Amino acid sequence: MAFSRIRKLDSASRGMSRTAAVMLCSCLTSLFLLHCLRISSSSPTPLRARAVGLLENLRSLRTRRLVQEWTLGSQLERYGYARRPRDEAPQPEETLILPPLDLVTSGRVSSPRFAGKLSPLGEGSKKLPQALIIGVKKGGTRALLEFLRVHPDIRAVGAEPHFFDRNYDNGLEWYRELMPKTLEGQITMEKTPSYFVTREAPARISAMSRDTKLIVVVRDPVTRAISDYTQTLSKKPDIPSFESLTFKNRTTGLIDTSWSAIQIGIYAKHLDNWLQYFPMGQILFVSGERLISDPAGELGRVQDFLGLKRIITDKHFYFNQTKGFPCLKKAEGSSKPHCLGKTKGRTHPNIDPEVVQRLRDFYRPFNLKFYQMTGRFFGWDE
Ligand SMILES: Nc1ncnc2c1ncn2[C@@H]1O[C@H](COP(=O)(O)OS(=O)(=O)O)[C@@H](OP(=O)(O)O)[C@H]1O
Repeated sequence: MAFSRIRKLDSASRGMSRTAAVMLCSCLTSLFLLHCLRISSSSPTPLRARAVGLLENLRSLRTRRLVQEWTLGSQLERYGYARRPRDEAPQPEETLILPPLDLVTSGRVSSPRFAGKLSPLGEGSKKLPQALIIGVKKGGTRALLEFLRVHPDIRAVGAEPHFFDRNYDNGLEWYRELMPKTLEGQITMEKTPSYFVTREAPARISAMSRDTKLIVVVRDPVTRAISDYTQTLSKKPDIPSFESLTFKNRTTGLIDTSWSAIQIGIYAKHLDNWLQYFPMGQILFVSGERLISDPAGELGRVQDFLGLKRIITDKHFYFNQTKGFPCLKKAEGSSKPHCLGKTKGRTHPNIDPEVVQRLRDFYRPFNLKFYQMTGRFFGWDE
C-alpha cells in the first residue's frame, strides 16, 4: 500500500519535473533565438541564418497545424465547400490553403509596408477578394495561382469557391468566410475558371466591387478544347471520340458550338459580356503559352497589374525535364521544389489533323476579334 503510494507520488513528481524541464528548454530556446536575431541587425550571419532556419521549422509545423484547422475545419464542410464539383478531378493542391511565405525572413521584414508588423500567425481579417482569376478552364489558371502565392503580399484560397456561378445564393458573407486572413496591404485572391463563361458573373462581381481586378489566362482554343476533352476522358473513358463530339454533322463539317469544350474557346464572345460591366483596363490577359515558356515574364505583368513589387522573378523557377513544365524552386510555405500535380500537364490523345484544321478555321475570326479587343497578339493562328 505504502509502496504503491510512494510510486504514485514518484510518478506525479516525475511528471512535474518533466513539464518544468520542457518549459525551461522552451524558454531557453526562445531566449537563444531572440538573442540571435538581435545580434544581427542588418546583414545575415550564419548564426542568424541558423536561428531563422529554426524559427522557420517551428513556424512551418505550426502553420501546417493551423492551416489544417482553417481548411479542413467543420465550418467549410458545413457550407459544403469541401465538396468537389462534379466535373473536376480531386487535386491535392486544391485542398490546402497555404498562407504566405515566412513572417520572419521575407515579406514582413524586407517590405517597408510590414516593417514592425511581426505579427503572430492568424492575425488579420478575412476580406472579399480584390483580384480574381476568372478563367479560362484549362488555360493554366492553377499554375498562375500557385506561382502568385509565392508573393508575400498575396493570399489566396486554394480550392475553387465557385461563388459567382454555383454558390451565389449563399451570400457574400459565406464567400468572405472562405477567404484567408490578410494583413493591411495584402491582396486576397481566388480562382474559378468557369466565371469567364458564366453570363451572370460580371454583374455579380461588379455588385461586390466595381474595382475588382480580373485576370484571364487564355490558351490556343483548339489545344484548350483538346485539354478539356482529355480531362473529361480521364474520368469517363466511355465518352465518344473528340472528333465525333466536335461536329453537329461531320459530312457538312458543321461545328457543334453547344459543346462546352468548343464554346469556352470563343473568347471574344465571352469578353463582350464582361465589357458591359468592366473597363478593359481592369482585365489582364495572361498567355497560357507564355506562362509555360516564360513564367517569370508573365508573372512580371501580373505583379505590375496588381500594383505589387516584382518579387517573383526568374530565380523562382526551374524547368523540370520529367514534368516538361516550369516548376517552383521553392513552393510557398516550404523550402522544397514544387511542380503541379499529375492532373496538370496530361498527355493529350492524337486528334485527326483534318479535324484540328477545321477547328483552326472555325476559331480564326474569333481569335482575330479577340486580339483586336485586347490589343495583344497571342499567335494562335500562325
Ligand atoms: N507549370 C505548369 N505545370 C503544369 N501545367 C501547366 C503549367 N503551366 C501551365 N500549365 C497548363 O495548365 C493546364 C491546366 O489548366 P488549368 O490549371 O487552368 O486547369 S483547370 O481549369 O483548373 O482544370 C495544363 O493543361 P494540360 O497540359 O492539358 O493538362 C497545362 O498545360
